Amino acid sequence: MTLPSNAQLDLQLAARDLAQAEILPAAAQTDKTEQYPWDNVEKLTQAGFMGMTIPKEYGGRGLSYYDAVLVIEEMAKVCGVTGRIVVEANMGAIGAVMKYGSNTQKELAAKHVLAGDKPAICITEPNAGSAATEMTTTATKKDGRYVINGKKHWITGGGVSKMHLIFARVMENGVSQGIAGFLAVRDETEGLIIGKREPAMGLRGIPETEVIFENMEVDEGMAVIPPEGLKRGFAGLMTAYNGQRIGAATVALGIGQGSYEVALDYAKSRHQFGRPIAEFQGLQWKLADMSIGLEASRALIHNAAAGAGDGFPDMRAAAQAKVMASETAIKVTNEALQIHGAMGYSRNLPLERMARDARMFTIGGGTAEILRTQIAGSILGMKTPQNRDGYVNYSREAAE
Ligand SMILES: CC(C)(COP(=O)(O)OP(=O)(O)OC[C@H]1O[C@@H](n2cnc3c(N)ncnc32)[C@H](O)[C@@H]1OP(=O)(O)O)[C@@H](O)C(=O)NCCC(=O)NCCSC(=O)CCS(=O)O
Ligand SMILES: Cc1cc2nc3c(=O)[nH]c(=O)nc-3n(C[C@H](O)[C@H](O)[C@H](O)COP(=O)(O)OP(=O)(O)OC[C@H]3O[C@@H](n4cnc5c(N)ncnc54)[C@H](O)[C@@H]3O)c2cc1C
Repeated sequence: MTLPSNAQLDLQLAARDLAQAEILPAAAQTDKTEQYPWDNVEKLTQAGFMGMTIPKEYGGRGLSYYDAVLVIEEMAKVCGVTGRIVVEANMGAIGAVMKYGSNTQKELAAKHVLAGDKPAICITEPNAGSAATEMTTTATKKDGRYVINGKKHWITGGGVSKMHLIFARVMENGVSQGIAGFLAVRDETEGLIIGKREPAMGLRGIPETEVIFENMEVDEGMAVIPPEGLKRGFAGLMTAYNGQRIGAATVALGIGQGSYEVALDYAKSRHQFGRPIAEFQGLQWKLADMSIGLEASRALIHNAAAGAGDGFPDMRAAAQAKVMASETAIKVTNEALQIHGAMGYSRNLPLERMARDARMFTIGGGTAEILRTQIAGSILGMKTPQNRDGYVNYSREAAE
């Protein structure tokens, strides 16, 4: 069991104070207006929670993923949207750039994130969701620049994020050389177009949009290619993405924990049949199960985060944590709503928002089904190709 140090407990307390005093009061309004919470971003920036994992030499605090998850849980307990902003300002794209990027790329990304930008990570396409390796966005080199064409959708922060890390297939003479990431700054890059916004079920304060690239040109120095090279580019970028998976798991945990704490209070204060509803065993067992799921999720997340050291969380550990935390959050938020009876169903209380917000985490960041397949491949030590001829090719190669 991973335990936080005293410095980490201080960090967690600082995050809790900010979340309770400043983020909580605006959470319902953020959901209602569906506006990006720029005020919260300002507060997070001042508190040093944007870019806290950026190394000190680039102006950040050089904190770890374990430090970051402690902060994310506190934010997500009161506002899932704010939790997600902290994830993307410390993991995912920024993690990949800080590990694999050039000096110029690191300086560029740090400048934006430390000033309050939450980068967008652009992987998913209309015809390549779970099958992300089937992406068709292309990057073709021309006169020292890459020309990028394609369309992504469900991009978190589309239209508010400045920095974009775009996964694209590098083409040479019409032949794919592998997948790389490309950095582009919105409003400074011609051909980077924000498309339509999805009317999402939850987490409504953060836009989910299409991002379209129409002959978008970036300098060749803006390509983020992991050290193993272009052919292993996707694997390297996804290794970095395991950081964001534990971040997403932590937002789910935080939303679940927040709803559980509200339900605990309510169970003690609401009376029926002349006694607090907390005295009914039917509700006691619900609360017990909720606490078990949350503690188990937290343990998996903390172990995955602490295991990252100076690198990234392990693929299996991150997937296990995300499956557990996302499925627990859906159960816990629904039970917390149930414990409130009709009041849980009212938009005057946060329970219905929390249930909507929790719903995304078995989908975004790799679905629970895909993550189970990755976990299975890892524990069995097997390739688990999902396309029809994948197993045929694999067994043929194994036989040769
Ligand atoms: C990986 C998949 C896209 C399946 O595709 P394939 O079957 O074509 O690919 P694989 O052979 O499984 O993978 C190729 C190569 O990459 C390595 N890999 C893949 N994933 C990881 C990982 N997480 N960590 C480390 N390495 C990874 C894999 O081992 C292969 O290497 P070898 O050749 O075996 O050595 C699919 O499984 C998948 O992950 N789909 C989900 C896509 C996804 O997560 N999208 C997220 C979009 S961003 C987002 O949703 C933000 C939301 S948020 O909450 O913030
Ligand atoms: C709120 C939200 C935010 C997001 N943010 C981003 C973002 O910032 N950047 C980004 O790039 N993407 C983002 N996404 C997209 C997300 O990564 C994809 O939705 C996800 O990877 C699944 O792809 P899909 O929606 O196309 O579903 P599909 O891949 O079409 O899957 C449909 C269903 O089939 C199942 N399925 C598919 N293949 C298999 C298989 N081999 N085995 C078993 N079941 C399978 C899936 O689990 C799912 O239940 C976001 C999504 C959401 C909901």
